[in-house]
Amino acid sequence: MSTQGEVITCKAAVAWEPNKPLVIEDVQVAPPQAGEVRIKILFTALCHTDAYTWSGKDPEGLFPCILGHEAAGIVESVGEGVTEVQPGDHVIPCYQAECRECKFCKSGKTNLCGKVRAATGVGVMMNDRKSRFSINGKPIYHFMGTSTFSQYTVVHDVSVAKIDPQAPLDKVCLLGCGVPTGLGAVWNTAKVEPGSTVAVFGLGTVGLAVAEGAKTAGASRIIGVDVDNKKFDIAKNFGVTEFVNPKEHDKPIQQVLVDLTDGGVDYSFECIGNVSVMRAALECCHKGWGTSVIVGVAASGQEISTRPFQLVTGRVWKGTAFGGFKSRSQVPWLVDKYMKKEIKVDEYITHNMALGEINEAFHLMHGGSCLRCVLKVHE
Ligand SMILES: NC(=O)C1=CN([C@@H]2O[C@H](COP(=O)(O)OP(=O)(O)OC[C@H]3O[C@@H](n4cnc5c(N)ncnc54)[C@H](O)[C@@H]3O)[C@@H](O)[C@H]2O)C=CC1
Ligand SMILES: N[C@@H](CCC(=O)N[C@@H](CSC=O)C(=O)NCC(=O)O)C(=O)O
Ligand SMILES: [Zn+2]
Ligand SMILES: [Zn+2]
Repeated sequence: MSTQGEVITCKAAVAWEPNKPLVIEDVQVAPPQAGEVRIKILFTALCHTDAYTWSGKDPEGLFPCILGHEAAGIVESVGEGVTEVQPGDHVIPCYQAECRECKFCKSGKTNLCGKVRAATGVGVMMNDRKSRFSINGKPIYHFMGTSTFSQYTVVHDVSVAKIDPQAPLDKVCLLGCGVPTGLGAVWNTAKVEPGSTVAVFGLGTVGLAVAEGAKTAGASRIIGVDVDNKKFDIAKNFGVTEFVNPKEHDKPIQQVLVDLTDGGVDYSFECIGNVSVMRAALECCHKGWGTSVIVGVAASGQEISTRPFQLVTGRVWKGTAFGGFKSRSQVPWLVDKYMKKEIKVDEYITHNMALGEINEAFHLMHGGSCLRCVLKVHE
């Protein structure tokens, strides 16, 4: 039976307040309006950015909302004027849109898109500045333009990547955030060259994907830095060649790395979201050319600092969002690379659970043994 044009009532995990357990609720999902797509979400993973917003530290965090932004599903229906996807298409929702016509998209200098960002940042859809989610008439905010902790979601058409229907959705859901971010930080943002020395601060999914990207880029040394010694065994499988635990050194970690690498690394990546570590990551870079990329998301009120002399003497400080990948164009390409076994994805999935177990899944995520937990969204 077609649900096109109808309100769908389905299960979703609602964040009513910061830090309070998510509640599985019956949510009404309105049909897509012009330029919108309603997606049946089949699998969603959890990312630390969901936990960050849920914690109340995100200045853009609004409650009640439906979190989630790393997922895969099937188009259920489309609104007026949507031409690039149709019901039945397999898709990955993209929190970073790509409209191909705004100033950002046309610049060729960035993957950021300006078309819907103002609406997604305040939890609504662009058409009428309202939410498509409600519970008995009470609106529930969208999150990052994706809201994938729901059996159905509505997104802007510029935020949907159509992918190979043969790709396993329980795996390629990861290509909605963490893995592309790490790979792209190396390939697109830093543009690491063969023979480079690389330091990766934080060996979670994002840091491990940085290591994987650095290995494929031909880096000669990939130094993993983490406070958890268990991470080294895992990290070796992703290309990390050496491991340093800052807790085991008396000297500042930047000095340890400078001493290890004859003056500093060519590239460093901060994949934690800790502003002190961001400083260390910059300062462990080689004078004259070392480049440090900020990947981690730091809380509202946090600021970075260093002596300007660090930059005067040639170090470069950069940041990356979604690894610099243009979402609609390049997510399908990443899926194809996965299908050809050219990039890892399965290796990042340490746990599989159901949507109803989402609070336990977040609990696991905060322990050191979980990289990505994939939730099956429908029974
Ligand atoms: N810029 C972007 O587009 C994106 C940013 N992110 C952000 O990237 C960050 C990392 O994400 P995940 O890998 O999923 O996180 P994670 O929590 O799995 O990994 C962080 C790692 O850092 C280690 N760590 C914590 N404090 C440390 C310290 N002081 N020194 C060294 N290691 C330390 C932890 O032991 C852990 O292994 C988060 O802040 C997340 O919000 C995630 C996706 C996209
Ligand atoms: N609302 C947050 C923004 C946090 C942030 O920087 N998000 C990243 C993606 S993190 C994914 O897991 C990003 O791509 N930012 C660019 C953007 O357009 O949002 C805050 O204000 O801290
Ligand atoms: Zn994420
Ligand atoms: Zn755009």
